[in-house]
Amino acid sequence: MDTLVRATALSRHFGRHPALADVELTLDTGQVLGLLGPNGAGKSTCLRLLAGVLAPSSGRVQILGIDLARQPRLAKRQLGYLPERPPLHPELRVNEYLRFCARLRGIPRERLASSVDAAKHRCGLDRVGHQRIDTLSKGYQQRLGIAQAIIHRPRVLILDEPTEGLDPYQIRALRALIRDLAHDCGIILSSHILPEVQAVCDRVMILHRGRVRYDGYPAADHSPHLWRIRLGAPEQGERLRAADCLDQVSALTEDRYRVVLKDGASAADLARELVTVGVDLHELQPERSDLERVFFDLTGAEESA
Ligand SMILES: Nc1ncnc2c1ncn2[C@@H]1O[C@H](COP(=O)(O)OP(=O)(O)OP(=O)(O)O)[C@@H](O)[C@H]1O
Repeated sequence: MDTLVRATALSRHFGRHPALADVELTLDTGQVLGLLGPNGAGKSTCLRLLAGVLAPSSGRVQILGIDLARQPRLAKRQLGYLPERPPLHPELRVNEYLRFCARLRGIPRERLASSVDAAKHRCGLDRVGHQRIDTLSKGYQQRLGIAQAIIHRPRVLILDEPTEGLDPYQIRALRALIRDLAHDCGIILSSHILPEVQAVCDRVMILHRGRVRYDGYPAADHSPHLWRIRLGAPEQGERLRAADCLDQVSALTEDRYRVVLKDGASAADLARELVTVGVDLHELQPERSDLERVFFDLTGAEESA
């Protein structure tokens, strides 16, 4: 598999403030990598370093093996970047703007029209080519921001908070677009919303105060066997331990438990069994993955149990 991006010991200080420290990162073709973290975690700084619009204090970025600091023009040919505030020109029409971006990217005159059409088509903008940018909805402006980032068909796409400020329908459409674009490139995006990265990313890195606190695969660390239970009364714990479909039971508090189902058993089996033996089941929910635990711990939202 191609390694599209490799960042090594990447750090950036602003004055004495370390905005990003010692980040190691790789991105492969077809992968959508999510940078997750609360406000000020260092996400935008990291993306700006990877996009080559900000220089690192130390460390190195390679794009398809090309050193971004030594050969920036060559490396940036393979990069598309959507900054936090898309660089749109509100008074231009969509076609004019994309043509302008294509020329900035050095696309030859004879390929300008086809490049603009292809980027519009990919981003669902076919019908708004003649519309002024300031009359587009926020969702369409965000699509246009992505269209300018892919106009030169880069292998790496860097998207800073692409769904920020969109309504749920626009978010769903943009997620589908991101997954579609990932078929032939690698994508790194940032978000401070956990379900957002869980929905669209294959791999997630959590940043906190400029450091990587988690790096993993969200789908892989969710076990269908792990559940959390809250009972109606503390003394019912013994009955829970006697349940046939459970392999392990650990008490978290006097009425909350983390349980492991036996192979072949489902949550529905557990619910049925508990109701049959007269246990008041107040909550039954999938146990949080490592990703969710790290995220909620760092953002201070973890409930006491
Ligand atoms: N140009 C700058 N000058 C000084 N400090 C900066 C600069 N850019 C970022 N910072 C600081 O670096 C830290 C990381 O900022 P960054 O914008 O990368 O975080 P973020 O995770 O993208 O946050 P948000 O979700 O709010 O956009 C913050 O403390 C921020 O104040």
